[in-house]
Parts: sequence; structure tokens; C-alpha cells
Amino acid sequence: MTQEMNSGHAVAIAFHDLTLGYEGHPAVHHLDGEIEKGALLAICGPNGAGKSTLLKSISGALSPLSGSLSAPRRRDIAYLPQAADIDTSFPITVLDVVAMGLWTQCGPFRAISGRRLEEVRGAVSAVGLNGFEDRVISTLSGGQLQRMLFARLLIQDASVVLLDEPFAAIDANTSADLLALIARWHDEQRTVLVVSHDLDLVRDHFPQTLLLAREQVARGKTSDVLTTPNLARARSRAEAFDRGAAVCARAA
Ligand SMILES: Nc1ncnc2c1ncn2[C@@H]1O[C@H](COP(=O)(O)OP(=O)(O)OP(=O)(O)O)[C@@H](O)[C@H]1O
Repeated sequence: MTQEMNSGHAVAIAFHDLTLGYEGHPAVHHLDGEIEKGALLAICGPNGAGKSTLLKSISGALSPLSGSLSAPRRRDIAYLPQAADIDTSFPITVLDVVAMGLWTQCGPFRAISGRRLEEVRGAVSAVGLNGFEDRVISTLSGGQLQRMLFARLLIQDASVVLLDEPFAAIDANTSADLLALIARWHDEQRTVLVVSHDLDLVRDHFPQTLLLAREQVARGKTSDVLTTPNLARARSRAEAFDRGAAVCARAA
């Protein structure tokens, strides 16, 4: 049964007193709330605020320390980690990486042919990488690599798309093309969550924002969330954080 929010909208992702962390050490505390289906939500906050941790948890890669998280099953989620988490030294071609987006539908290591191969080629073309199909990925520029990873997300055809700093170290042209793909996913009623430090870009392209600093500082309409007082609160909470704390202060 589809959950509904008070507003009558269907819920894509819900948190209830959710605390996330590593080896028992909390990184994000006591998140409550719901993200509606079809939302286009930016996640902002200082370094170490817990933005990547939250995406990892929604993707299913990290279990909660406490509380609960309700999200679609893994095959309905397309997740792009931060560039630093991606090993580009593996000797594999652009076409093969994009085809991996079909694994959830076809299973891994299956030869792709016919209609499926056309879909993969279509995705490579949609991100502006025509002619790069047989290039080994270690030879791509940062922008080309990000375009390739977006092509893989396109192929996944997931209802929820999670992007961790997709615009970091990307030029204006590439950012504009990737933003157009994000707008397309939004038009298709997919739920899209994007971590970004670029507040101008967020103000221009994201209707909703979650501001994090180890806990929720604010969430809602972007213009209501990215205010000077909220950003100052986020900074001071991040600076006040005790990195050595073993347990959650509120739970203790
Ligand atoms: N694998 C890990 N093991 C232990 N601690 C971790 C791990 N990954 C992240 N952390 C810690 O969790 C906290 C939140 O990190 P996270 O990467 O989620 O922050 P972020 O908001 O994405 O930061 P940034 O903007 O710098 O990418 C940080 O204190 C970080 O050191």
C-alpha cells in the first residue's frame, strides 16, 4: 500500500527518529519527516554534516543505528556516489559501464544485445558521449566521466535517483547538460535527491531543500531554508560537534 502524506501526496521516503553513523558513532541524529514522490530536493550543509551518510542509508548501503527509514527497494533506487568513491582504473569501456545500469533488470555479466544494446547506445548519446562508446574509462575527463555515470543512471530507470555532489569539478556546459537530465527525471515524476555545496545552483534549480548539520536544521521551500540565519545555525552546529562523542547526546 502506498503511504500518503498529510497533504495527500504519496510518500517516497520516510524517516522516523532516524540516527545514522559508523561503528556505533552517530553522524546524523534524529531525522523525522517524509519526502513526497516526485520531489526534487537538494541536500545542503557544511562538510561532515552527514549528507553522504544520509544518501548511503537511503540507497540501502548503510543500516540505521536507531530509528527507522522507509525507502523503495534497492532495484528502484539509482545512486551516484561522490566521484572520490569511484575507481576509474578498472580497464572497462564506456559502453560496458553504462550497460551495468541494466544489471537490476537483466542480472550481472549478461551479454547485452538487440533492443537493450540500442537503449544503452541511446543513453550514451543522450549525455553527449557519441563516439566514446569504446573508450576505456581511465582516459575520460572528469566531465566525461560524470556524463557516463549519468547515462548509467538513465538506463537504470529507477523511481528514486540519489546524486552525491554531481556538479563538483564540472564546467558550466556539463553542469547545464546534467541539470537538464535532472529536470527530465523530475518531469517524469521520479524522486530526485541531490547533495550540493553550490547554493546559487540549488536556489536556481531545486524547489525544496534539506539543510543538515548532523541533524536537520531546516527543510522545505528552498527560499525559506537557505536563509542567512539558517546557514549560520548550520555552520555553528557543525563547528560545535564533538568528533569524539561515542553516543548520541539526546539519547544519553
Ligand atoms: N566510513 C566511515 N567511517 C567512519 N566515519 C565516517 C565514514 N564516512 C563518514 N564518516 C563520518 O561521518 C560524518 C558525516 O560524513 P559525511 O560524509 O556523511 O558528511 P558530508 O556532509 O557528506 O560531508 P562533505 O560535504 O565533506 O562530503 C563525518 O564526521 C565523517 O567523518
